[in-house]
Amino acid sequence: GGFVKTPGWLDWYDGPSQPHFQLPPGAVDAHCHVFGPGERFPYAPERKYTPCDASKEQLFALRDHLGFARNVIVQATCHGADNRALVDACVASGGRARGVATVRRSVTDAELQTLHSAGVRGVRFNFVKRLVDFTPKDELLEIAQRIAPLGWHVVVYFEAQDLPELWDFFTALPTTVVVDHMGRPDVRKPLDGPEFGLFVRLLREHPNIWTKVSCPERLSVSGPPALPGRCGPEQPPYADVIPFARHLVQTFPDRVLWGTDWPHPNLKDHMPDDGLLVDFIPHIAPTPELQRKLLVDNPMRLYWPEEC
Ligand SMILES: O=C(O)/C=C(\C=C(/O)C(=O)O)C(=O)O
Repeated sequence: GGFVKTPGWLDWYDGPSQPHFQLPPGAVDAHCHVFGPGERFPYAPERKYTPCDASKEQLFALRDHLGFARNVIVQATCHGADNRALVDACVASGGRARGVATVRRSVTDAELQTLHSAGVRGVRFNFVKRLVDFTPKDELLEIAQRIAPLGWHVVVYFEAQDLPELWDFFTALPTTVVVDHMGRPDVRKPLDGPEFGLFVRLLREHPNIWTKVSCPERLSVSGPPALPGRCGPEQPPYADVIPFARHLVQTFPDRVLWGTDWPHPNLKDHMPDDGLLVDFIPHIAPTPELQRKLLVDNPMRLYWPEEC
């Protein structure tokens, strides 16, 4: 107990607006977290930040408010390889939440089976240097080989400038690989430039690699609309991110996922209104078919294949 949130980190947006965009039935928020409560699910000693507590009840209330049917809850580095909060939320969801856990090479087969029974369907490898100190690739490859027989996949989070160095590791993984937040492109660089071009080449050359087209608030330089709630065709939110996300949705329509990233850890400048983030979706998935693939078909195929 007694965890104090990292000074300057913002709490999530209180009272998110009702989205204008009507989510399709069965929509999945495929990237979100639960944090703590710290006295029950302590934060990891090796963490680089301490978040505010963010409960499963608050996550499920947001799910219902926005109009999602299901969640994919992703382990964040503040909980390290202690997946208890994630497991608790997945079990409490009654089958409406799946999980992506963090494990170490010491994880036992019995522990993996327990995670699977709770609804875990993947592991997360984080390469963002401000979040983790070291990423022993031999350990991560060993973990990927151990979880492949479970039918799990690997979620990876990295920064665009590190893709060249990580390329061989990602393309050697024996599972489906899902990239968080488009590999964090620098949206000041051209859409058809070499940096984003390398990321597009990664997906074009490797059909087992998917991407989340989420977190415009982390990537945008133009930022949210000047006035809260003033958001429409004339002033889309996070306009500079739209071309990058839309290109990925239109080029790889069967390999994209979307998530709120609630409760948005490590944001200091502004905190997005989750209703506004949902209104971002039609700008990057402009047809009902693309919206259904992004929000329903793709996440269901990956996380609830037994229902497809
Ligand atoms: O929540 C996100 O996906 C983004 C962040 C944090 C983490 O992923 C994490 O701590 O595991 C971030 O960019 O700070």
